[in-house]
Amino acid sequence: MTDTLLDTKDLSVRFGGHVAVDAVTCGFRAGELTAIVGPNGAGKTTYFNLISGQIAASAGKVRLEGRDITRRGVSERCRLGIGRAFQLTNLFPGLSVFENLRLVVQAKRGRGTSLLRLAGADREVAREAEAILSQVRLEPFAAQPVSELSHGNQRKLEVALLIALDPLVYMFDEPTAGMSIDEAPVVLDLIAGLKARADRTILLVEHKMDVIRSLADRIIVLHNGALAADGPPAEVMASAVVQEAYMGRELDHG
Ligand SMILES: Nc1ncnc2c1ncn2[C@@H]1O[C@H](COP(=O)(O)OP(=O)(O)OP(=O)(O)O)[C@@H](O)[C@H]1O
Repeated sequence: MTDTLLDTKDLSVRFGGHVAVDAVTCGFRAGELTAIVGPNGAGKTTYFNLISGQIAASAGKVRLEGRDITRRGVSERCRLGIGRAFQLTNLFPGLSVFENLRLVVQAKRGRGTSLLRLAGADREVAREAEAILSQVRLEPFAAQPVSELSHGNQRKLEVALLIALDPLVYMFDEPTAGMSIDEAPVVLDLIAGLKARADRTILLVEHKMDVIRSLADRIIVLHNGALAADGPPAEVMASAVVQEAYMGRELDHG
């Protein structure tokens, strides 16, 4: 398929005797948002870690636009276009929201992340950072050190940083977890906007059914590390494998 941006082929990882991801073969197309679901311990986070390069595969391949990136490290995969939502540990906690965002915009533009450059009047970079801040409704917190942000605003900043990076593959891990009811729509609208661009692929690990329903074009189900179902949301949710895997308990129908 020509518009497949990312694919995994027989991708597996074993921890001791335990196979956490078991020969997962799956392709992800541009313009498609795929929700990855499965019971606790099914291997969703581990599959993400294998794609982003946080952990090394025991077997199989990860390919980006057909190119084998299985042996590349996290930062190289990131440079090539694999974008996983940042975690606070990747940021400069003492720097402000705006400065962190500006560093990512600068890095993306290939101007390095030298702090000295922050002193320079790079208006274009600043303007782009401002525009992204406004998209995620974080302007009021622009000057706040990242370490002082509320949980909901930290999550919004993670999305903002990913948008600044603008990867080919956007990877979100429960992007609205812990957000208040009025904060979540901002993030969901942004993700919907990314999808509408149709030139990126989006992977979403998510437990909330309402989020999956509103955003996903496709659901893949992992169960005991293996791909147990793959298809349009309505079809997959109604399938016997999902009903059995969840036994009506683990998906959040809220
Ligand atoms: N570094 C590791 N060392 C050993 N076992 C691990 C490691 N990482 C994950 N596992 C195991 O692999 C399995 C899959 O875990 P993973 O976190 O990927 O599941 P998950 O589907 O993301 O679960 P959850 O919904 O609870 O986040 C689990 O049995 C877990 O204990």
